Order: sequence, then C-alpha cells, then structure tokens
Amino acid sequence: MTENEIAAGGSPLGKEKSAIKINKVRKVFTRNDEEIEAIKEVNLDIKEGEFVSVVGPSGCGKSTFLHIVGGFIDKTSGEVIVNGKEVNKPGPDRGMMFQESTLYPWLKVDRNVAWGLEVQKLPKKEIKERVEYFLKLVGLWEFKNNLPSELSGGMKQRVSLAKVLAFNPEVLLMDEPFGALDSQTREMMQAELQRIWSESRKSVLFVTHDIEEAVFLSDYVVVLSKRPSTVKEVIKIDLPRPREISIRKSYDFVDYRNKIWDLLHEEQNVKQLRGV
Ligand SMILES: Nc1ncnc2c1ncn2[C@@H]1O[C@H](COP(=O)(O)OP(=O)(O)OP(=O)(O)O)[C@@H](O)[C@H]1O
Repeated sequence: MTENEIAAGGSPLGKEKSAIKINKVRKVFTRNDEEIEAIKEVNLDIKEGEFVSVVGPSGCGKSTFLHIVGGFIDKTSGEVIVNGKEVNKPGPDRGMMFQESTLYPWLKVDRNVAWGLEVQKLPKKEIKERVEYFLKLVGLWEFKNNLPSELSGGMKQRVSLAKVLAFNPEVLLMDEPFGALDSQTREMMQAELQRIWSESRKSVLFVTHDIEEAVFLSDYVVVLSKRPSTVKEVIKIDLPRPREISIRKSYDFVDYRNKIWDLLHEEQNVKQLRGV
C-alpha cells in the first residue's frame, strides 16, 4: 500500500490482496434532533498482513471509524469490505480488542480463551489445542488456572489478545488496547504485540492516541483531520523489523514522531483558533 494508493482509496493495479477496504465511509450521528457529522469521508485500502494505525485529534472519530469496521456502529454511507465481503454487522472474521479487558471475572484464564470457541461448538480437542497454542503465544500458559483478578493489567490484555486470536479472525481491530496501562507495561506490550503480529501475520487496524506507539508498531500511520474527519495524511513507516525498544531513540524514529506530532498540532491549533 503506498500513500497515493491509500489516499486514492485503493490500488487498482496492486498485486497484494486487500484485507480491509474502506470506500467513502461517512458517519452522521443524530442526538436530540441535532446532526453531528463525525466522519466526513474516509478511504483506505489495507493489504493482507499490514499493521496500520490511526491517530487523530481527540473526538475526531477514530473509535467511531473502528466500530464501523467492526460492524458495531452503522455507517451513514460508504462501504466496508473485509477480505472481499461487505460487512454491516459484527462477525467472526473481525476480532476486536478494547482498552478494558473483556474477560469474564468468574472464569479461569483457559476457560476465558475457550469460551467463544465452545459457543461456536468447535470440537473439544481443537478447543484444547487452540487454547494451549494461543496462551503459549502470549506467554501465559502457566497462568491457565488463574482467575483474571489474579493477573496484572498487562497480563489481562495478553489473555484478551489470546482470546481474540483463538477465533482465528481474518483481521484484528484494536481500540487503544494499551490505553489503561502504565507506560512501562505499555512499552512491554507493544514489543509483545509486534512479536505476536510477526508470528500470526494478521492484518491489524489499530487506534491510538500515542504517536510513539503508532510509529513503533506500524507499517503505515493514518493521520485523521479534526472532526468531521477525513484522511489528512498517510505516512509509511520505513523502519527495519523486528524493532527493538531502543529504536525510539533513533533519528528516523524521532523524525516520524515529529512529523506526525506537527500534523496533529496543525489540526488542534485550527480548533483552538475557532474557539471550539
Ligand atoms: N452515539 C453517539 N451519538 C452522538 N454522537 C456521538 C456518538 N458517538 C460518538 N459521537 C460523537 O462523534 C465524534 C467522534 O467520537 P469518537 O469517540 O469516535 O472520537 P475519537 O476520535 O475516538 O475520540 P477520543 O480521541 O477522544 O477517544 C465526537 O464528537 C462524539 O461526541
């Protein structure tokens, strides 16, 4: 995916397969007879295996956008296509992860990961294998018999990730998944997510407020404008992988960070001048 291709809403000649294609998505909320235009128009084409982050000024519509892709919020117009199929409701092809863990407090870790698979009535042997594989992948197999209340915030989010991956979704949609964690745990989780992503090679759409998190994890960072949002710029993050935590100190990393910071602050300044 190149910047021009994304800006143009896709790569007509591209050989790589699209994982998530967003065509002219617009969203207007209605509250007390008042219309609130959250998203003016977003076009994106995320190829299979890409990690794409979305950043933008507070309230610009990032979560709304991700929830539209997840099928949890109806769009006003436009099209969302995941692996060739138009989506209008939640489905197992899209695994969603939120800021707060969605684990059941009364179920042990392994049962939490198994729960959705049991609902889907998968064979017992397959459930057992998937639970073991994904708990090992997130490094928490030895905590399989613990309750969520016995885990730290970072561990809970790793279990949540194992739970989502166990469904084998085609794409992962992540809404500030590390937003509630302290900065050190957050850095550790970012490194973990990079490792897990490189092993699973899922396509990821990741919403964050944290510019460094976006640069560290992503192939592309999509910068949204202030509300009603449009795609202001798409930045290709051309840093080698795997990325060590120390890459944050490199000249190139700081350069990407500053560029995105400037783009976001241009948006915020316009807002302040207007007194909004
Ligand atoms: N259900 C709703 N009804 C009416 N307006 C809504 C609804 N949900 C969101 N909005 C509005 O849409 C806009 C975008 O909200 P959204 O939460 O998507 O932004 P965001 O970029 O994720 O915000 P933040 O960065 O603060 O988390 C906001 O103005 C918000 O008030």
